[in-house]
Amino acid sequence: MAKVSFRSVWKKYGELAAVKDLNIECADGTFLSILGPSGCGKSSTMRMIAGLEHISAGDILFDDQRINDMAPRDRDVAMVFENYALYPHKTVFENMANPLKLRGQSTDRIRERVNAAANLLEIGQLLRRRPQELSGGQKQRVAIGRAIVREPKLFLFDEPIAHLDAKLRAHMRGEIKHMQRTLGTTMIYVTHDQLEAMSMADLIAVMHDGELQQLGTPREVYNQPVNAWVAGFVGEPAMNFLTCEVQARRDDVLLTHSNFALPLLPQQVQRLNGHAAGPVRMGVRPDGLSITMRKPSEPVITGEIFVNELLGGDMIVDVQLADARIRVKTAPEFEGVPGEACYVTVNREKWHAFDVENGRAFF
Ligand SMILES: Nc1ncnc2c1ncn2[C@@H]1O[C@H](COP(=O)(O)OP(=O)(O)OP(=O)(O)O)[C@@H](O)[C@H]1O
Repeated sequence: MAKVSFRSVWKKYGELAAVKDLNIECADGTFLSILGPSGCGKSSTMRMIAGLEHISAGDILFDDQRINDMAPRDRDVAMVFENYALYPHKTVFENMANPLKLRGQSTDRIRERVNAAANLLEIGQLLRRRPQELSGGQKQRVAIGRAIVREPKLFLFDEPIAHLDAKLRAHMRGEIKHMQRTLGTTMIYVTHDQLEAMSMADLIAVMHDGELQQLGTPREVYNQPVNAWVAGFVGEPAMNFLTCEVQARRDDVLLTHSNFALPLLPQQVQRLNGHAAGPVRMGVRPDGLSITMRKPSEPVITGEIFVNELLGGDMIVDVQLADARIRVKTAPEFEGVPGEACYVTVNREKWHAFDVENGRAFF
């Protein structure tokens, strides 16, 4: 098990900087997810940790020991990729036993380790099969089993379940998390799927365009995004954004839009930090809004229902405003229908304001 540190790490391919000045401290036993869209530098980061890619500048440390120049086989990391990379002619048992065999371990020890991993992953009954006799989820479990038997310092998982169907993905998320908790091994898990990162990780590193945007717990990244980009990338359905104006009026500071003028809370006024007037980008998640068909007494946004989407236990209502559309999460019993006038209230504890120029969050 290892603590992993990135100190001002860069990866350059010629002129292109794929990873820029990356700084992360990942404590021993942590499940760290590196989250970001395609091309943000996730795999380059992973490959530098594994030693498959040269580190252009900066240092990576395991337990405070610099590993930049250490050979990949000496790093004691086990990788699992999206394409399982199993040997087709070997049985499940032989596939899982292979890393231990290469290290010259005894037959008894190999059997003991493979059986323990197979029990943990519930694939004991598959040990005699060959990969072509397995489903996608089973193959991925074997690939994970092969990583577990090595008892490595660190797991590196690169989009391991991206190709599985939605139901199996949800199942495997739980299995992988359980496995990591049980073993207590540090895990670095790359994904472009925010739901995977949110549901599994202790710590999420959100990357965009080679740069670390935010490092935080799933709660922090969801509730206190540091900028509009992170706010928009994390959360499903996505955050609503509206360009508003900050205006001082008598004792209040208002956030105004063609559809509403709502007072900010005192602590939010403070967070505006002198930005007492002018445009801001307001952001609020669909679960920070409520919708009614009867006009409530509190300040509201008026609009018209555009479309309703029933998602099992929730309903998502798209509301058309004069010059924008917002999404509201409500109960499935909501009875409004498209074309009807509706009223939306904002939970002001849950809204955010971002700088229109650089996207940084005021609150
Ligand atoms: N060997 C390479 N040579 C040149 N450019 C590369 C190389 N590998 C990656 N890149 C570029 O570096 C950037 C980051 O790529 P990387 O594969 O790390 O991103 P990623 O977030 O893992 O993307 P994906 O999810 O699509 O795999 C991209 O612009 C990519 O085109």
